[in-house]
Formats: sequence, C-alpha cells, structure tokens
Amino acid sequence: MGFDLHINALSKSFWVGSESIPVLDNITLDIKEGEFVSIVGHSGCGKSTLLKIIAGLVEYSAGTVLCGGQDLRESDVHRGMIFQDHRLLPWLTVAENIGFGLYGLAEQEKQGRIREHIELVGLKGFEKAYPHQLSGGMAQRTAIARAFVHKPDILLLDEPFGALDALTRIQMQDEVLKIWEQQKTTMILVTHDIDEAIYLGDRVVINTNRPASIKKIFTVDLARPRERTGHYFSLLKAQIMQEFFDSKKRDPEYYL
Ligand SMILES: Nc1ncnc2c1ncn2[C@@H]1O[C@H](COP(=O)(O)OP(=O)(O)OP(=O)(O)O)[C@@H](O)[C@H]1O
Repeated sequence: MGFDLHINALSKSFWVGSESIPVLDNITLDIKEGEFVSIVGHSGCGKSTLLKIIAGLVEYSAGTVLCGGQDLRESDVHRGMIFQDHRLLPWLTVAENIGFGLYGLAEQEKQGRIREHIELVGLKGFEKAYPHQLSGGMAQRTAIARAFVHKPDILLLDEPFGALDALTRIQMQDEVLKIWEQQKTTMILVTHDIDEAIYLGDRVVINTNRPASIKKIFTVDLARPRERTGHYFSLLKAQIMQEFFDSKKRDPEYYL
C-alpha cells in the first residue's frame, strides 16, 4: 500500500573517538500503513536510534528504509516524532506551539487546524496557556497535537508517557488510541512498559541487546478496547517476559 514502511537489513554504528560502536544489526521489518507497532528491548539496545533513523534524524550505515518506495534519509513533516519530554517552546502558548512550523496554509485554515487539534487532545480552554502553566499530561497532549497537526503518515513515539504518573499514563494511552482509530496514522511506539506495548500494539517487536536485531515478534490477537487483566493479555505478557528474563524457557504460566 501507499505508505507501507519497509526496513531491510538495516545496520547502524556510531563512531565514538576512533571506535565504531555497532548499535543496530541487520534489522528487517515491514510495517503496514495504519498499523500500530510497539518495540521493546533492554535499555541502550538502540530503540531510539531506530526511531530516529525512520524519522530521518540519524543516518544509517547499511540497508534500506523505504516508505511508499521513497528512501527515508531526510526528515520531513510526514513523519512526526514525540519524545519522553514534551520539548515545547516555553515562550509560546499551547496554540502557538501546536501551530509552530505549520507553513503554507492560509491563516484561517491554519487557525482552524490548530483549533481542531486542541479539541482532539482535550485542551479546549487552554489555548493561551504557556507550558509552565500545564500539568505533565497536558504538556504531553500539546506535544501530541503538535505532531498530529501536520497530519503525518507515520508517528514515532519514543517513550512518550515515560515521565507521567501511572494513572495519567493509562489515560494518555487511551487518548492516543482514540486518535489512532480516528486518523489511522501508522504508529511506532518505543516503550519499556510491556503492558503498554501489548495494550496499544497490533504487534510487539522484541529486540536483542545491543547491537539490536529482532529477537521475536508477537502478534496481539485481541480486539480493542483491550482488557489489561484478561487471561490472553496476561499470558502474552508472560511470554514476552520470558523472552527477556529466562533463557531456560520456563513455561510462561510461571510468570502469571
Ligand atoms: N549520537 C550518538 N553517538 C554515539 N553513540 C550513540 C549516539 N546515540 C546513541 N548512541 C549509543 O547507541 C546505543 C543505543 O542508544 P539508544 O538511545 O538508541 O538506545 P535505547 O534502546 O533507546 O535506550 P533507552 O531504552 O535507555 O532509552 C547506546 O549505547 C548509545 O550510547
């Protein structure tokens, strides 16, 4: 389809001084347009690097990354990225932050687009607030609106809820899911939270330690909205935990 993503034999090394540090090793992954894919792996294995490569923010060393047949070596507004910290500009209001970088539209259309996205993330009434006047969840909602206002084909989420408390995190997961269901943007989420990976993803990709390659991919065969405490959910979580913590391959029921 139009914006399917094809990552083929992707490798990346960073130079630190005179030493080449391999970070990604031979990653091959196809992601369908509109799919929600979660990526989990140990800290430092290269998950953020993979997202930044897809965003066109980091160059890769070998392989190909194609979307709609195009090589993704440069960033553009068709690939939005949301980070763990909101990265809002402190001297701009919520509305100005969301509209920042929204070029090429008539003023009325631009304001309409900003309004639409403020409503989408539930921030009506806070248009004129500055980032320091927002809670962590509201700031992250602004960052989500700022990414969506460009109507990206792919949204890359790098631990976007990592700094939020548990209840806000769950609420934000549902909000992102709602936007994804409405807009059918392809989403790629990096998270350390296995529940979050299963709750949101159509598939959960498990990376090996650095240099990361793909260890295993689980398909989450559960209708939405998902029951976080259901048996299938728990069993899948146990299987994923097993991939991380037990090379002797206990029965997944051990983790339940
Ligand atoms: N610009 C850079 N120059 C050199 N090394 C880098 C650079 N960016 C990342 N690395 C190294 O690449 C490896 C992977 O980093 P990355 O941030 O992608 O991991 P991660 O899986 O996202 O980690 P975490 O889960 O802790 O956020 C690390 O060893 C890191 O030190």
